[in-house]
Parts: sequence; structure tokens; C-alpha cells
Amino acid sequence: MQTEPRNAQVGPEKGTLVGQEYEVEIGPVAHGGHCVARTPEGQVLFVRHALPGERVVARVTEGEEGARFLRADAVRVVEASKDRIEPPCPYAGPGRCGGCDWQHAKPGAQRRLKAEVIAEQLKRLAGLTPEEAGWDGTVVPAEGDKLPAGEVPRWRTRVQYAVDPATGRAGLRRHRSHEVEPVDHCMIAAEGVDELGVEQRDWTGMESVEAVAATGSHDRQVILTPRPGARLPLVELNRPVSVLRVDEKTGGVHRVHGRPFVRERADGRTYRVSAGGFWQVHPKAADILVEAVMQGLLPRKGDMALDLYCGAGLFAGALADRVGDKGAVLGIEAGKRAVQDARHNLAGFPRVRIEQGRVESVLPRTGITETDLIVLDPPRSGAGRTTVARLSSLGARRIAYVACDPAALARDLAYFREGGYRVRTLRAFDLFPMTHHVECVAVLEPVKKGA
Ligand SMILES: C[S@@+](CC[C@H](N)C(=O)[O-])C[C@H]1O[C@@H](n2cnc3c(N)ncnc32)[C@H](O)[C@@H]1O
Repeated sequence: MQTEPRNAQVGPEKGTLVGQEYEVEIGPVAHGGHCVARTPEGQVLFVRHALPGERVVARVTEGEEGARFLRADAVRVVEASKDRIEPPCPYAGPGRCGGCDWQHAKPGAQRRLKAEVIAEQLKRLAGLTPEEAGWDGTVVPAEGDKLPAGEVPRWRTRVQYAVDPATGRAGLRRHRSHEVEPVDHCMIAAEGVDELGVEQRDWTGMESVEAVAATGSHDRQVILTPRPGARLPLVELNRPVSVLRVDEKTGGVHRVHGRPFVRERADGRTYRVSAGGFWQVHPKAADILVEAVMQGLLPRKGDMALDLYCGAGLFAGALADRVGDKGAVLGIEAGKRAVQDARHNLAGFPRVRIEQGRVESVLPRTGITETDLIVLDPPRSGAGRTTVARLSSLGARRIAYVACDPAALARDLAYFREGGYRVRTLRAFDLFPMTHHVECVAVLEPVKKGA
């Protein structure tokens, strides 16, 4: 295959092993889109583009002699797994686009690999078997994503393109690199993103271009991040699209033309999401997660509920509907614009309050000492010990934890156990097909006294 070792020439002096090749047996999958193998000297190799049980030639891409582990790409398959397919995407492979991790695995096998990662993290970090976590051990595809091998779901409603400074062409970043892989078309991009034709335009002077295609509305958005001192290109698109610019010094987003937000639909409601604010990328994700959280929490009229890390107010809105006029919902979110969006989106609910700031500092300041229900949907790093301890002290009947990183989830579940909570059910959804990412929803309840 086509990659050249990046800095093989400095190898001998620095003890680097970059460019070194080993024929190895591939062991189990590991968290992060790679599998584990060992060099003949016993050094751990994290190998991309391989599958468990295969025999491959792995070429080292990062690491030196004596390092705890090396990173490598499978550049030749000696014995292939039955789960292997020819990657449908022409930009996938060693040294190429870093966006997808499992293009070379059958769709069902991708979900099994993700399930193995979740099971391993639960066991290692929370000491839980799938049965103990109330999980059936499967990763469920989103409706419509169960396609035959070779067909790829077009699920990415938000694509961050990097611009090659030499050509002005938009592409995608290579794995763990700032280099740009120029692409004519990203197979997992949603149709609405494709229509914007970002890959066909000249973006000279831009650092990156983000394309957004909202779900349930025709709103489309292009967010430009210029290189210092560059002029904005004239963006003439063949449909009404809002164009925004990221200030390279402050990171603030400025409107060039059109609306500074898109309107997304979920759970029967329209949510305004400002540029830079969080919204789930898979078009089915918001509905799937709301359903899983509500089925887990079973809100009742009159309940008091917390929506932590609430973004534009997705779960707060769903909870507000269900707890009714006698209930109340408090959302907490760090992002200023997201808070403005959440307040706007939920303005029709007088019993919803959104506080701005970090959960760690705002929650103690609210003076809340008890609540009926909690949903938390933290960033990849998870909630952490202090926040989990505080949440465990509020006496919630049920807690729903929405997690995009199974390792952070498993660590926090162990903290919840210290706080007197057990996992009642866990569900996993493949909301990021072709990549190693996976979304989980864990529902917790207090351990019964004397249990
Ligand atoms: C995974 S998103 C969830 C958003 C929302 N629940 C949704 O589904 O659309 C995580 C959110 O947490 C916010 N955030 C990150 N760190 C935070 C913190 N320490 N305190 C409060 N919010 C935080 C981010 O701005 C982001 O909106």
C-alpha cells in the first residue's frame, strides 16, 4: 500500500521505529479504532486497518524502542478475517483519510467490535459484566443504517473539512496528522452536506470549512475559519445557505450572511442551534437518545429534573413536556451561545430554567439538595468523581447517563457505585457508522437499602 514512513530517515539516531515492519498476529480490538498486537520483542503495537485474528504486515507510524506502545498501520494482509471487506471509500487506508476507522469491516462486524470495546471498558474500569450492567451486549444500528456490505449510510450532517494551503482544496485530515487528504466526496456525508459542494470549490486562504445540513429543516450552513490576514472567498452557493466566519483570534463566530443558526427537529420540536453549538451529528441520533432517556427515566407529572451539559436544551425540552406544569427542569450548560439557544428553544416552558457555567461550579451554587431525575450528557472526558459524588447525593429516583466515550462512562459508573447507585440498564447505539465511535445510554437507580 501507498504510505511512506513519515520520518524514517531520522530513525537510527533517535531510536525511532517509524517505518519498521513486523509480520504479526492481530489480537483483540482496543478502544480508539485499532487492534492490539505484539512485536517479536514483545512491544505492544496498536494496529489500524487490521481486524482481530488476522495476520498482517504492520508498519510502525509512531514510537521508539522501549516505548510503552507503538502505533502501526496494517500495510499488507497475509491472512484476512472473514469480517474484512474492500473499503468502499477510495480515501480509506494506511496514511489516508483519518475520518473513518472501520471502512474495511463488514457493518455487523463494526458493531461487534464496538460492543467488545464497551464490554472491555465496563469490565476493566467498572468491574461490570454486560449482565450486571443490564446490557444485551449489542450495539444497535440507527433505523435505515442496516445496509448491505459495500453500501455506506450517509449520516454525517456536520463535516469539518480542512483546507490544503497549497491548493486551496477542501479535504479531510489524515489520522493523527495536520496533513490534508483531498477528497472529491465523503461517502458518509449526508445528502444535504453533499449539495453544498464544498469539495468542488476553491477555499484559498481558509484554514477549515465546516458544512452543516440540519435535520427536519432545509437550513444549511458553511462556517469558515480563515488563516490570519486572509480575505474571505466569495461564497456563491446554489441554494440559500448561511455563511459564518470564525474569528481566528477570539474563536467567536460572525455572520457573513444568512442566519447565525440552523433549525433542527427532534422529539416533535424545533431547536435553534447556533454555529459552534453542539447538536448530534447522525440525523436519527437526537430522537433515538431522547427515546432511550425517557424510557429509562420514566418521568412523572410534578417531577423535578436536571439536564446537565444541556446544549441547546434537547433533553430539557423532552423532560419539560413530561413533568408538566407542576414539575420543573433545570438545565446547566457552559457554552454562552448554547445557553441563549436553550433559553430561546424552551421559552414556552415557564418551569424550565437554564443556568450558564460549568456543571462543577454551577451545580453547587444552585443550592439544590434533591431532585427526582437527572440526565447528564457530558463531553468525551465524562463528568468526573466530584460531580458524580454530588449527583449521587441528590436522591434522584433515576439517572440517565448519555455517553460518547465508553471509557469515561465506565469510570463514572464506578464513581456512581461509590455514591450508592447501580446500573439498571445500558443500551448502545451505532450513531457513528464506519468510525470507532459509539453512543451509550446507562440508566441508574439507587441500590436498595440492605441489598
Ligand atoms: C455532548 S454535548 C450534549 C448536549 C445536549 N445534551 C444535546 O444532546 O444536544 C455536551 C455539552 O456540554 C457542554 N459542556 C462541556 N463541558 C461542560 C461543563 N464542564 N459544564 C457544563 N457544560 C459543559 C458543551 O458545551 C456541550 O454543549
